[in-house]
Amino acid sequence: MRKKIVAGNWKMNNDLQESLKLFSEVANMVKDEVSNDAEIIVSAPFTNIYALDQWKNGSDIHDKIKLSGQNCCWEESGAYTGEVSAKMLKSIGAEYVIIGHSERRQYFAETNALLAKKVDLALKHELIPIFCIGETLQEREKNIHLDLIKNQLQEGLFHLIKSVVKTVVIAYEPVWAIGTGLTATPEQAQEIHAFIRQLIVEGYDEETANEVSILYGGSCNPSNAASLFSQKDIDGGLIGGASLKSRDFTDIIKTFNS
Ligand SMILES: O=C(CO)COP(=O)(O)O
Repeated sequence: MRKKIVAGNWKMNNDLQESLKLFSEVANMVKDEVSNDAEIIVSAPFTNIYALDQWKNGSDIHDKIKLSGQNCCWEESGAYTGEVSAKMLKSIGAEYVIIGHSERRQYFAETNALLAKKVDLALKHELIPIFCIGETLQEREKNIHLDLIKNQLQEGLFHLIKSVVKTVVIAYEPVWAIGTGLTATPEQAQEIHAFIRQLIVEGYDEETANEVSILYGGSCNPSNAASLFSQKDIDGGLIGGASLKSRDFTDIIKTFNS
């Protein structure tokens, strides 16, 4: 059965001290207030993951919050100045890695073919990819968004065999909803999530499609999380801005209690 997941993507925010403060606040709130079994993930900047893992191991929250990278290199190692490998991430305590976020696709020209290589390396080093897909406003207006999403999945993810693809997390993040305050309505998001799940059925089978968690991302906050997460094919959220505030992030996690 697929997992319920709330993942915070801190993006390029929080230095070391700020990261430790926010993470410990979230951890304490989660410990005191969260009674559901949602998987909670914090995707922090590379530079801070090791310290967060150390803090976590010395606390009584241990496995309650998992750590994630925000990207990894498409190559195993070598002369790639400035890059960080999947193996390095794994060695400092990350259990997940975001791959193909729209900001990486936009600012770093990451293609589906490149992302497929990242997915393979992440899995090789036992990191669970959180594979991001989603359309821009122009693509939606031109009504090519379904084809685009299909392509993103077919070229970036569907080369995996059935037993592996079911371990991966997919995040649907419409680019027009990211950081804009323009959330997709629960119905709009559900429509695309159902479409994604159907593509998994077509590429693999129903059983596999039912194992894959599909998260929604894009201006998700404590007021809209419950209505989004109650949709049949929405298994949680990938949260940007609201994950930078411990109260908001915890309140989003708690929507799985209700
Ligand atoms: O990009 C996102 C998460 O990866 C979403 O960001 P916001 O929640 O700030 O819109």
